[in-house]
Amino acid sequence: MARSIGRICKGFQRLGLLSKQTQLIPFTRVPVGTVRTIVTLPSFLFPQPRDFSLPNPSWGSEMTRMYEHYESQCEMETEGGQKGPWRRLPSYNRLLKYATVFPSGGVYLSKMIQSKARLFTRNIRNPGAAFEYVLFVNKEEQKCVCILQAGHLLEGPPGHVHGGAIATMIDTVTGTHATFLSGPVMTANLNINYRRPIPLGSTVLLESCLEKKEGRKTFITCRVTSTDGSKLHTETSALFLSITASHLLGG
Ligand SMILES: CCCCCCCCCC(=O)SCCNC(=O)CCNC(=O)[C@H](O)C(C)(C)COP(=O)(O)OP(=O)(O)OC[C@H]1O[C@@H](n2cnc3c(N)ncnc32)[C@H](O)[C@@H]1OP(=O)(O)O
Repeated sequence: MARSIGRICKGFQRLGLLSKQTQLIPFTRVPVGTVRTIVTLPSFLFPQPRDFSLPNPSWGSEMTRMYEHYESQCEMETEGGQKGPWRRLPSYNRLLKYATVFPSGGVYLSKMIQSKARLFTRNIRNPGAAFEYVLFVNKEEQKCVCILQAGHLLEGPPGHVHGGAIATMIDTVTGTHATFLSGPVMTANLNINYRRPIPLGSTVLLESCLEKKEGRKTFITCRVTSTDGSKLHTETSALFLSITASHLLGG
């Protein structure tokens, strides 16, 4: 079980949501008094997974412009020469590639299902067809911004984005933000008000803000707007509950 928990932590680390030192130490099995030998293997044996939050040719001019705006914020330094508060979060399609056990109604997933599991928002191969998005977090302001370009496979009402697809993105952004703020969490409640439809193919902003933290509860609000902020598409309040590894492992 310790190995499984370690692998789950590695999944979070890949997303930049947990620091390497603090979270893996309890699961590392190095006998006291031993010296660890590090063998360097050729990097082609361990190809880097694709980071889906980097620009690709399907991105339109507005998506690219907004990306460059926030990316330049990430590169800015404070007056004291320190790194600024903005950071881009990488995004992969296999969060739990390394988990060997995971509960599904109390039944452990088979190896076959594990090998096929993909993050819902990153599972369509054709770039630009569905969810094109990138998240940036601001540590100081405790907020998170997502730039979303909604592709043609997300249609609900004619020419506009499906409400479930919008909810999916809100859950993804607020869930990632809550994980960034509080560690592993699960969505307990999402309360969404749809104010104005989102045209298919358009680029919008999702802005997620910490409202408050109370014990295991993290309360987040999220607004979806046009990129210039003039049109409000949806407003959401969300509740996330912190969970332990035993919750994930069906304990
Ligand atoms: C790294 C991320 C990258 C990907 C991002 C994607 C993010 C996607 C996130 C998700 O979609 S998670 C999947 C959808 N969510 C679920 O499937 C959760 C299903 N529900 C549960 O597993 C449990 O109900 C839950 C963990 C949320 C809570 O169960 P617990 O047993 O831990 O809590 P409990 O029921 O004891 O309640 C604890 C407190 O929370 C309160 N609470 C629980 N559920 C609530 C609720 N729904 N609304 C309001 N309050 C709630 C409850 O009243 C209580 O308050 P008090 O402590 O003040 O008494």
